[in-house]
Amino acid sequence: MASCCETEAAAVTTEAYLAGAAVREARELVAELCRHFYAPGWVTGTGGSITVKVNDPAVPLADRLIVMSPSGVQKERMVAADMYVFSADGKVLSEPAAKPWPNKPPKCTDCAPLFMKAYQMRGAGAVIHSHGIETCIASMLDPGAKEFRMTHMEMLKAIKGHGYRDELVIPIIENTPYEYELTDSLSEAIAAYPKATAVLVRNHGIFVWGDSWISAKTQAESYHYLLDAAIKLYQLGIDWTTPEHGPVNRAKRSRSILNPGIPNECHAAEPLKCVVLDIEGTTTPISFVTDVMFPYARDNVRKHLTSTFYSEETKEDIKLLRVQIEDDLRNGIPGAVPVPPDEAGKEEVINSLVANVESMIEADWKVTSLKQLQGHIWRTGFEREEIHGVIFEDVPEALKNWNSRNIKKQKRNQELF
Ligand SMILES: CSC[C@@H](O)[C@@H](O)C(=O)COP(=O)(O)O
Ligand SMILES: [Zn+2]
Repeated sequence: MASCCETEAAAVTTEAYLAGAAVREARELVAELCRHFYAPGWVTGTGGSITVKVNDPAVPLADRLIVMSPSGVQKERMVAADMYVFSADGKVLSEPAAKPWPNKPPKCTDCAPLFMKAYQMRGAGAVIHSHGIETCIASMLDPGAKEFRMTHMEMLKAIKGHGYRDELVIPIIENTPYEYELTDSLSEAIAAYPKATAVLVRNHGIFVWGDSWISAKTQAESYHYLLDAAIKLYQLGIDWTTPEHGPVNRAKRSRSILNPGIPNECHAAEPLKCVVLDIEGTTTPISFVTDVMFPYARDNVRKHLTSTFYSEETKEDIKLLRVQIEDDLRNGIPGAVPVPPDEAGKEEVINSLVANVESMIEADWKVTSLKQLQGHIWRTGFEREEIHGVIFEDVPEALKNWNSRNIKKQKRNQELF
């Protein structure tokens, strides 16, 4: 014998049930909401979409039929007969008749797979997808933000599970060319934010769900109000993310608007003209200098001096070192030892230079003569591929971005490039 629920689930798929009052009312409701949401711009230009579950208290919510608006239509002209009806597991049970030209052949909303996620993952009773301009712009205020946050607003109380002092967090997902391509990121956001009843789609709009059409509509109205408020507060320079609603942090604003994608806190209020880069964090990790480069220079002083002793470059390096060492000797710097004259022979000169350089490195002696010699040793190391830099993955993209905006780059202490 079939259980009560099996009987009801079977009943909701019969022709009689599809033609019954509960389904008809749900169709009429979606048409009415489409008309209603046209005026504030939530479903204009064929954008936006609405779905509700059939309201039949005799059927558990999870088994109730689903009504959805059609695709690419004049939403304010919708009537009950234009709607699609689905089973609870997403099978089409009823579709509208074709209309004459210039109407397009009927098609269910492209949002169907997204709506199904809210039904299946959240037990929703209705979902509203709005293209309200405030939902779109609020998602663009900080192009890098993965969440929209707001607190201390009376209208927060209209959002399920929120009070005046609570922090509202709406996840933001990135838009895609096709609606169905949002399915995975939307379900990831739904799973990652169990308290959320909405997801913003950047540069696009918002999906809002509730356990009934009234809850979805009430919350959708509140979200539009709060997002509109955020845009206006942004323009006024007021921070909506803190209880005090004080002046917005200048760096925060300039990051989002002027310099998207530039990491850290180095954001000017004016558009950037020049960026100063250091090798640490650009072509090597910070630890590379101490872990690799300094040991390489120390271990290769003798080899470098021996192999390049008679080159003009090294003669110049030795001349500078001699001046520094004489100075150090005069000042009694520990570790400084006299360098014999060239006549003493290459080996003697190199022995004493190596001893001096080792003690300078040991003492982290920041003098030009040492830095110059180290630079030449490192250059040889890179040329011989005995040491290798690391280009961080965000560097090429950042350089391209700065190039395209004519922003000059400068290596620390070096020339513009
Ligand atoms: C203006 S086109 C918008 C669509 O691509 C989509 O994002 C949308 O909101 C409505 O899709 P639809 O298939 O018409 O219900
Ligand atoms: Zn849309």
